[in-house]
Amino acid sequence: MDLGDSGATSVVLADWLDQLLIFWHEYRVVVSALFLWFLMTFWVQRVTPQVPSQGLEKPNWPDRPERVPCTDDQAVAREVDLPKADPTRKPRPTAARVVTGRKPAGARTERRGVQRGAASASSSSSTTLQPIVFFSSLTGTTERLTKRVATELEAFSVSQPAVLPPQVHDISYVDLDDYFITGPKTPVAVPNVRYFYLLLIPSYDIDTILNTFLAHLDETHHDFRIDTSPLSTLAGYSVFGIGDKEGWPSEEKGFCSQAIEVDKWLAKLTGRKRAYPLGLGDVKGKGELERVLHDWTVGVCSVLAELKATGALGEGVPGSGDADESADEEEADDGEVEEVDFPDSGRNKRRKLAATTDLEDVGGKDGSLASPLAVDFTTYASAPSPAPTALKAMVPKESPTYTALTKQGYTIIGTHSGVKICRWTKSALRGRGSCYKNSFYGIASHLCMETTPSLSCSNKCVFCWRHGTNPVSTTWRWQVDDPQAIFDGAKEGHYKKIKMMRGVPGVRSERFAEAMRIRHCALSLVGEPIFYPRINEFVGLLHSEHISSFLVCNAQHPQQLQDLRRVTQLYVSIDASNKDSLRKIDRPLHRDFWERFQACLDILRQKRFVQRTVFRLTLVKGFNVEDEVEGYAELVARGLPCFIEVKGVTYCGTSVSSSAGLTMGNVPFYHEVVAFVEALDRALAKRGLDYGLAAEHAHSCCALMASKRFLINDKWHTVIDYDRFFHLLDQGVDFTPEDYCKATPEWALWGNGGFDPRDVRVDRKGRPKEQN
Ligand SMILES: Cc1cc2nc3c(=O)[nH]c(=O)nc-3n(C[C@H](O)[C@H](O)[C@H](O)COP(=O)(O)O)c2cc1C
Ligand code: SF4
Repeated sequence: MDLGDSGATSVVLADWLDQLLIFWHEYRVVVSALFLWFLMTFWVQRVTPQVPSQGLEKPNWPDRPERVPCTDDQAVAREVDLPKADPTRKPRPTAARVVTGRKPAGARTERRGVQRGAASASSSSSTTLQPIVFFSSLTGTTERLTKRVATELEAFSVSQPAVLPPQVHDISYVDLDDYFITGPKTPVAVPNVRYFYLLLIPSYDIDTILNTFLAHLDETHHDFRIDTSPLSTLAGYSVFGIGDKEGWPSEEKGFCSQAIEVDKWLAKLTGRKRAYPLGLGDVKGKGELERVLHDWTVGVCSVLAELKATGALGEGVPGSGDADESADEEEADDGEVEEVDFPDSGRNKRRKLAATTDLEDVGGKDGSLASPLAVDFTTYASAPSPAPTALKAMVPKESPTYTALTKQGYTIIGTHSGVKICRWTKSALRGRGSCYKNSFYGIASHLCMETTPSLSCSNKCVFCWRHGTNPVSTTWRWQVDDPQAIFDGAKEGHYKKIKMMRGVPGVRSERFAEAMRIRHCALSLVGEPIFYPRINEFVGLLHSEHISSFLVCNAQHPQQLQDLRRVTQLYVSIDASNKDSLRKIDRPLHRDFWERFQACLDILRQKRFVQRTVFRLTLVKGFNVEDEVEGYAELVARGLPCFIEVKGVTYCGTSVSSSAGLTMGNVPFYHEVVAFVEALDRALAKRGLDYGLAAEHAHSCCALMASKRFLINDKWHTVIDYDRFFHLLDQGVDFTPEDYCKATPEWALWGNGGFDPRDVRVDRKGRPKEQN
């Protein structure tokens, strides 16, 4: 049959359909599955957000808002935002560095550059310069010359409205703290004013107020609580010295020696802001003195004009010094030894280091010295060790550590102990207030000796006083000094320093007499007192002379803590509430530091009915405060201490703290400490723990919480009855902390500030200051 063209097409079509049908029957399962897979993939693509290509990848965190410059108010608001309610918040990063400690010379040079830049940036037409002229005069010459300088500066200020007329102060009458710690303290903040110090200094090789002034500068520079360049806020400074070339013909022979010293200290304290070179004038120079002084004043005025114009001590300004010169000066500072026997920071006491044996080398890295036998500190009591043949001194006299510590005012006793009088002892001697121990426990600071039988420690806390100089170790690997020798040496060193206060203006004779009998010993200076293998004997010696013992340990040596016999008050430093935080802040050497820490809390818990136990919390903003209240409450629940001392950290401004990221921004204000203790109080109450806010010492940013065991007849009893303590101890009977406590004085109770009314806070004119 002929189907023609159309017929053929139909047949072909029918054939295709046939084949398609056969194909479908054979593969319909596979085809359906593929179709379904395609549909699913399409749907998934529609509901899932697009993943960008690698190069354009966005971070996972939410978009940050545009950065806006932070105003002062906002910064303050951020700082006072303590403690936070949100427990999920991460510890915030440390605040921007506002002050720094010692740096390697290179870094310092760089910083100066930055400061100059910053200063330039801050210069504005609204800024004014306030010159302040300080002088000292015994026979009137310097006072007369100061008047001339003031008159010239006054005339200059008329032609330069941005420079204010000078203020003039006699160093003998000002409170040095008001001007030479962090720049002038003004009753109200004066915006847009920068201060410029001019100092006219005669020289005397006898004991005068200038010795006290120099000692103050020296102390400020070495005070661990203060930044090493606290006067860097000044716009600049310059010194003019007045001396007598007839009697003291050259600088080597003492001509203008004290002005030279003042100039050096100010260079350090201001961070090298010598704006015009040191001027030196000879009283016997027949008219020369006035001319030299006039030239110096004119030079200073030109610097003031330059400062006003540029806001900075420019490189080209005479006297500003180039980087090389300043670096040399810093190196000299680092390399030289200054013996700083308070109050005389003697002028001729610098000497080059005879040897530079590093403590780390003691033990014979090179094999020349017999290796000391390392005693595992955690086991020394139970594991008798073979007698070592040649154990070395922990702090040998010729070591840089020894130098650094004596420079900081320590007296080193024997080979591993130290004693130092603290600023509160000096303050108490002058009737200007004691430290918090007086308010909380009845210890007047002038009766207290601060010492340590071990300058070594097993932590490297970011806020440590030790300026990063002391040896650190987990084992005692040095010779062990006799406890009696340490005790005698500590008393001798302490009394010597007290005697040096004899000539200091304002020292009260009755307190000076009282201070010649030590009543208390704080074993908390630096280092770890229970590191000393014969600590029990040492404490026994203290008690034998009825000297109370406060011992602070770093919660890293449970065995030694367990073995420790009774002390008057036993402290454990609680520097963080969790493992991570503790690692960051204490930087412990022990790998099992957290387990050790917890074991120490358990030991403290066991001892709480035998002796007074204390948790000492040091608050470091940005490290261990935010979000940690609940954690601290847990630790309290574990250790059940009799007392909880909460203290704001004091900034020591060292390279150690700086390298750990610690700055002044990490120091909490007192109201922040108060907010913290109130939050801790609530957290403890929530857990049914019977504690309360007992006392405070606002002065030193310190608050005391106490177990209600010491709330007797509705009155806090945080003070120690020392006579009773020694009576019970001498009788050899068992007793509890409640057996030797006394009522806390009204003025020390929580809410009353804590300043002892028997002391007086005075201003520079000796008038009582408002008390808080
Ligand atoms: C006891 C005494 C000690 C002195 N010692 C020094 C000295 O060590 N170096 C120096 O350059 N001048 C020394 N002088 C000189 C004074 O510094 C000089 O007379 C100065 O002008 C005194 O200043 P004033 O009158 O403001 O007190 C001394 C003077 C006296 C009376
Ligand atoms: S425990 Fe004390 S001595 Fe040791 S590093 Fe810390 S603050 Fe310094």
